[in-house]
Amino acid sequence: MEAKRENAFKRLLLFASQCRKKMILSAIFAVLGVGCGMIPYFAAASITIKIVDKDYTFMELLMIVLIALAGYTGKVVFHGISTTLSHQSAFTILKNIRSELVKKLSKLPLGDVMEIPSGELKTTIVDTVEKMEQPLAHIIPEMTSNVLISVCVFLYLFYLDMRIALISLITIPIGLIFYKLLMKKYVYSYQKRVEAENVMNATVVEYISGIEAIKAFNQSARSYEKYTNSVNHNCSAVTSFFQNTLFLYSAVMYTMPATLLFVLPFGLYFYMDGTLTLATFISCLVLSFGLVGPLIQAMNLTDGIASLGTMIGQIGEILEANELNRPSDDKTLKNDIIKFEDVSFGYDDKEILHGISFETIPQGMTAIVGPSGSGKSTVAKLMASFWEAKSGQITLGNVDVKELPLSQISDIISYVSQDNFLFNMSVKENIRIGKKDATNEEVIEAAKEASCHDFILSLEHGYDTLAGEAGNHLSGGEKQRISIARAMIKNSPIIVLDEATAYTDPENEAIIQESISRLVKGKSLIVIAHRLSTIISADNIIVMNQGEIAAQGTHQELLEKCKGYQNMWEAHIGTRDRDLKQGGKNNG
Ligand SMILES: Nc1ncnc2c1ncn2[C@@H]1O[C@H](COP(=O)(O)OP(=O)(O)OP(=O)(O)O)[C@@H](O)[C@H]1O
Repeated sequence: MEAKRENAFKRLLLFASQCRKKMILSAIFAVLGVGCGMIPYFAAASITIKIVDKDYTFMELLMIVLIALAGYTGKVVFHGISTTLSHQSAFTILKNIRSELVKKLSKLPLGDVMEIPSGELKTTIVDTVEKMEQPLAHIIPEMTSNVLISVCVFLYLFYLDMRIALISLITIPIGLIFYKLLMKKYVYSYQKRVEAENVMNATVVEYISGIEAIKAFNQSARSYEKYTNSVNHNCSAVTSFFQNTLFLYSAVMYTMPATLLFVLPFGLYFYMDGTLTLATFISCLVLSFGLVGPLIQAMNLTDGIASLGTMIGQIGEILEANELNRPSDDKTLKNDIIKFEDVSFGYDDKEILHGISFETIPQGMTAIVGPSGSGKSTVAKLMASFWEAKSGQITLGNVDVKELPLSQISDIISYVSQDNFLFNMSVKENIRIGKKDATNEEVIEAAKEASCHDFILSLEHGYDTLAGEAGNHLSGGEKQRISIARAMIKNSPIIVLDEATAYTDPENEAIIQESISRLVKGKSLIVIAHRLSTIISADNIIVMNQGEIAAQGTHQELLEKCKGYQNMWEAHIGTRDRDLKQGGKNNG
């Protein structure tokens, strides 16, 4: 975690260096602003001295007041310019971080990305990055100016009276001790607070995504335990953050500005013993305010720096995650065969696939069947390089997939899963995802081939209907056909269909089967199906059981030699007959 945070911090500095000019300008204007901001203090001190010494004319005093006013105006103007520049730099840095995060996500194993709850990703990319803006925009100009202003005031105090200058510093080390203690608790508590917030956000997103199931099972927000727990946990994390830091924060704020506590009695003493003039004494009192105010503001910024550390840590978790180490140049492939050689794989420590070996049939159909949880989808995901094998080798066209760029694999293999995600853009654009530069005619052609042209035309705005809108009244089968149209237009030589027909009714299934048969003409198809009737014509059927290959062969061969397959077939026939009888009764 520490190393990741450090590396992420280095990256942040790199992003910041891209806005170096603006940041330097911002610091220069901040210093000018501070310089101007000092003028009213010096003017007040100078007026005091003149009045006490009875050495002034009205015009002289008016002049000093005007200079003070000009100083104040200069402070506001320069501070404004400085802040504008620093905010511009901060937003540029945020833009760079966000692009880097999204770029990074595309380089991570897809499976790893899918493992991160979407709420957590949204929080990191949107909220956490956004929260960095304030500290980033304020640290450089305000830190520079506030520290500088304190140093200048101190030097002037020192020039007026060395003893008072040193006395005015007494509260600072005491305040710093409290501050150090505060920071220790702050970093830890803030981290816990952010973690709790992330869990809550992830749960809220999950709750909203699963609202259908929650309503169907009559769960309200209060009875949905995970949601309630995360909200409560977030509340107690925020409360304990304030409990842990409030006392020390108050102690800092109480001690730091209390310079008068020492300056006043000591100043009075020096005045009374005649070693300090009244004019200098009053000037010192005025200036001591100018010393601590900016220091407190600088302290408030370090609180931002502490939270920045936590945020950088969070971003570092993504930016420093292990990428799929793939080359960038395409390789020449000998054929369209995907070959597993003694491949083992597990998601965590638990092994799911145990040394499996098989190869797909080029320009033919390879089916993978087996009981639920036997590892069929895992095989499909390994084929599409969502994950990498833990041991053994997966080759595509005789080349180890680890030697192939992900973009080449993605060009060659179309993965159609059971989650037919439609983006909230037009149906046309959703299909065009398969081929960025496809013309409208090509989109329509693909839609016709995938048997979705007619229902798309029946939508309110046809191909221009927003899928978010349309998704609400599209059936699962229709969505599936749109994703088949995507694969159609992509036109890649290998198609992996992961349970694409698992949840459709017989009528829809027939249409989808027709679309699929058009999709796969002359291509290599790997299909993972629950309905054995859809794969009886497969050139090779691989039967999986508990992460191993129990048998493989054609439908007929397996019926003769594989008990497990026979059982699955009988169960399938039984279900089908029951469905047909049921259908017949209902129709009758
Ligand atoms: N992302 C994941 N993280 C951890 N374990 C997983 C993950 N995905 C699947 N598994 C586990 O791996 C095993 C194989 O799952 P897989 O989805 O490959 O089986 P399957 O044969 O396709 O099942 P089904 O037919 O029910 O979809 C299961 O025990 C499952 O719980």
